[in-house]
Formats: sequence, C-alpha cells, structure tokens
Amino acid sequence: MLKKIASLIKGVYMSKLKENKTVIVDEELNQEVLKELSEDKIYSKIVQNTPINKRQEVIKIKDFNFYYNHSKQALKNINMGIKENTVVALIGPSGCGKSTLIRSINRMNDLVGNIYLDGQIEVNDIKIYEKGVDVVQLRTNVGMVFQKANPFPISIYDNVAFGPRNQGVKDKNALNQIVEDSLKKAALWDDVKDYLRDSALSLSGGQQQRLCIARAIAMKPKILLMDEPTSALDPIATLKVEELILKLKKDFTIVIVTHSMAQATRVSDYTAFFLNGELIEYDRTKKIFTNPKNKKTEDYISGRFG
Ligand SMILES: Nc1ncnc2c1ncn2[C@@H]1O[C@H](COP(=O)(O)OP(=O)(O)OP(=O)(O)O)[C@@H](O)[C@H]1O
Repeated sequence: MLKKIASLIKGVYMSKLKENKTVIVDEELNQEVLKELSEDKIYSKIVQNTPINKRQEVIKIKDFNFYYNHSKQALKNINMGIKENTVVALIGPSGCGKSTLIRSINRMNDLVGNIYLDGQIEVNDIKIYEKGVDVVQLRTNVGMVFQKANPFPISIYDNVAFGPRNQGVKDKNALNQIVEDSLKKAALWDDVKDYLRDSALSLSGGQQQRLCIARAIAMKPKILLMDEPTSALDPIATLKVEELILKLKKDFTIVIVTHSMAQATRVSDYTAFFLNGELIEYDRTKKIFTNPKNKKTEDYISGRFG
C-alpha cells in the first residue's frame, strides 16, 4: 500500500519539481512515504526543496549523559535533533564535550574503553546504543573526518577504493566510478586525476584532508562528522574545505566541531553552544551569533571567555 502511495506521490513531486515549484513536506503521511522513497534520486531533490525547519531529524540525541572512567562526566543530559541536509556546528571552550558528543554519534568512543553512558542517540530512527546494533554498518552510514588528515600511505586511488574494496566491491569499472565520483564530490578530482597512482602522502595538507573526505564519501554515508577538519590547514586550504562543506550538504547531513566562530557562521545552518558538558543553547546560527537567548552564549561569542 505504502509503495503504491509512494509512487503516486513521486509523480506529483516530479511534476512540481519540473515546474521548479517548492515541495513542502510536513505531513505524517509524507514522512512515511519519504522513507519509502529514500533510496530514490528524487528524494534528495525533495529534501533540498523543503524549507529547513520542515526537514526530518536524522539524528536525535535524547537525555544523553556520558562519563569517562565512570566518574568524569563529559556530557550532561544533552537533547538535540539534527535535520537532514543541514550543517550543524558544535562550539564551546576547550574541554566542554564537543568531541565527546561528535564521537558518540558513530560510537567512536566505544574504542576508548572504561566509559559509561545513558540516554539515547538515534540515527535514522535506529537506537544506536541498543544491543545488536551493527557498529560497522553504523560507521558506514556515519562517516568521520578528523582534525589531522590521516591518509593511508598508499596511492590516492587506493585510499578512496579502500572502503568499497573492504565491503566486497571487486569490479574494476565499478571501483573506478566510485573513486572518480568521490573525488569529484570532494572537489579534488581536477587536482589529482592524472596522478591517481601517486602516493597520497605527496599531496598538500589541504588536499590530504579533501582526500580523507573523499575516502569517507566513497562509503556512501548519509551523515558526515567532522572534528575540527581545518584546524591544521592554512587559510586558503581552509576556505576550500569550507566551500566543499557547503556543496556537500546537498547530499549529506554534516556535524562539525569548530573552534572558529567565523567558520561556524560561514558554514553552518544551526549552532550548538556547549559549556562544561552542558548544551547551553542550540538554534539557527544567525540567531546564536546575533541575538542569543542565554547570557553565557553571548559572553562566549563576544569573546569574554574561552
Ligand atoms: N579519553 C578520555 N579519558 C578521560 N577523560 C577524557 C577523555 N577524553 C576527553 N576527556 C575529558 O572529557 C571532557 C570533554 O572533552 P572533549 O574532548 O569532548 O572536549 P572538547 O570540547 O572537544 O575539547 P577540545 O576543544 O579541547 O577538543 C574534558 O574534561 C576531557 O578532559
């Protein structure tokens, strides 16, 4: 039944999109139908045409507490929803819990050991800390890019093909296509297309970071986590990565930790301000930086501390 409705609605959406009309998705039924359509190419077009406040939340963080060594509480009762095809910046002074939160979204913190958490994080409606969750699959859907570019010491091509090969893609043409598409999406193809067999370590720092983004994209994730992705880059390389982030949000939902408030204003739709493990304020970026509700947010963004 849902499939039939999906195909009918798809027809309506297609004709509206052809006429460049806005498609608004805000009804219960449409959300269900959208899930049915989610593998379809039309889906991302529909989402891009949906006003930002009406988009679905793909990450839901509910009453989330996180402790290191069973004593140090790094996150205190965090509640926030992250809408698809948006960029969300996490800001706040050193040690406020930004990295802990971003690493909790794809369970990278599992690797730390001796941690304790309660509450819930849902990614695409899957409670990721429930028993039986496939963590490898989770990390495929939720890619991550780190502060320092970390390409493998192999060729540019092999870096991007690494994940798909591990997933069992063997066909050479299919791999070539994935590598080309991923490098194009990461705005690196023109720089490297004639040097694909060169070592990834021969690239500049900024190119290495875009290669790491391509490597993450090659796994076809829906969500990209970026933990201070430009902190080791010069201003020009930083600008390129920021431009890339703005392009990528057409296809991905992006969560970025940044120490640069200017960067948060340039790239993000929403900003979350953290202090001592608490989420102090979460709102549209423009609102946070021009008219914050909380005095602590105002003090931080005006440089009074941090
Ligand atoms: N592996 C760990 N073991 C114990 N405590 C940790 C660990 N990682 C982080 N912490 C502590 O948890 C708190 C939050 O750290 P976190 O790295 O999430 O903050 P942050 O806001 O990302 O800081 P920064 O901006 O400096 O990267 C800090 O007090 C930190 O010392």
